[in-house]
Amino acid sequence: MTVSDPVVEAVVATLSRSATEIRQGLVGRRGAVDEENPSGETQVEADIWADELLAERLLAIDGISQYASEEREAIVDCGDTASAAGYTVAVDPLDGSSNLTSNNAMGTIVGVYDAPLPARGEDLVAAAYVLYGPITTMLLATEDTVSEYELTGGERRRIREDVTLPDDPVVYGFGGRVPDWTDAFTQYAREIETELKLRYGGAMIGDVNQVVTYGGIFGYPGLESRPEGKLRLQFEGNPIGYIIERAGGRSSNGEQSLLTVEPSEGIHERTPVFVGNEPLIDRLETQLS
Ligand SMILES: O=P(O)(O)OC[C@H]1O[C@](O)(COP(=O)(O)O)[C@@H](O)[C@@H]1O
Ligand SMILES: [Mg+2]
Ligand SMILES: [Mg+2]
Repeated sequence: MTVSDPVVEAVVATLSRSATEIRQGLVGRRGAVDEENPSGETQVEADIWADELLAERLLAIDGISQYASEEREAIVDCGDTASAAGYTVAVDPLDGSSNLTSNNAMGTIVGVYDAPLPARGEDLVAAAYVLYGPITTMLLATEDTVSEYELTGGERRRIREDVTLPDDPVVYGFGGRVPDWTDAFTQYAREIETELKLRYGGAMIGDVNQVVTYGGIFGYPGLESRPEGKLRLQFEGNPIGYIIERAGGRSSNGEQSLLTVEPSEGIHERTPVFVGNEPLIDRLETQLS
């Protein structure tokens, strides 16, 4: 089953093919390098390698005019003027790469925008994440539907169509140290802890896929020491918000849908991120307001 938009299809096919290679290429690339990414976080060898691999391949697609990534300071424009009006891609090459040390789950996130970067989530035309778990899966949201695939040998095989969040939420996962949470968020978390089961693995993609599978809420809140939170709007908040909203859930920065946030601080802007079942996000917004 291919995606009807040929440029989106090319991005999805490239991501599917590359995911198998990225997974295999993690061996021997788990060590930290003496560099920080533009968000000031330590990079591992695999972060840089996956970024270069995806940049080269995604920029080679006809109809992709810009590539941006968590691992590089500047947006890369495609030299091809014929593509200048095309879609743009924003990528988190390895989400949760600190989990490489402990050999735990990780992901890759790609958002395809129909606007120059940085863009609003509402400008997304598709978003996908790859989860490197015991097997490699991909969740793809387009304007039409959300589908889950298994990836193997560079091929993708659809295993679920029209994916939606289960109605009865089961799991929650919140990032940041508890003493650094605001009082309002702490009060919300205390309620949720009595209702749902904790699932937090330190890679947003792993934790979000728990929410997609079982229903619930994932959040990385604004902290007392860092009100803007940790996760990045273009590479993490927007694409995950888009996927969850397409799957019938809600996204929020604590006040409004992530997809309606106007980027104002460049490509590496951070934001609090909350995604999950609609009633849980509604309650969160009421609590934080
Ligand atoms: O270690 P913490 O503070 O719980 O942060 C974990 C969060 O940070 C991230 O690892 C940030 O993503 P990157 O690994 O892509 O920088 C998320 O995947 C995860 O949800
Ligand atoms: Mg990430
Ligand atoms: Mg990353």
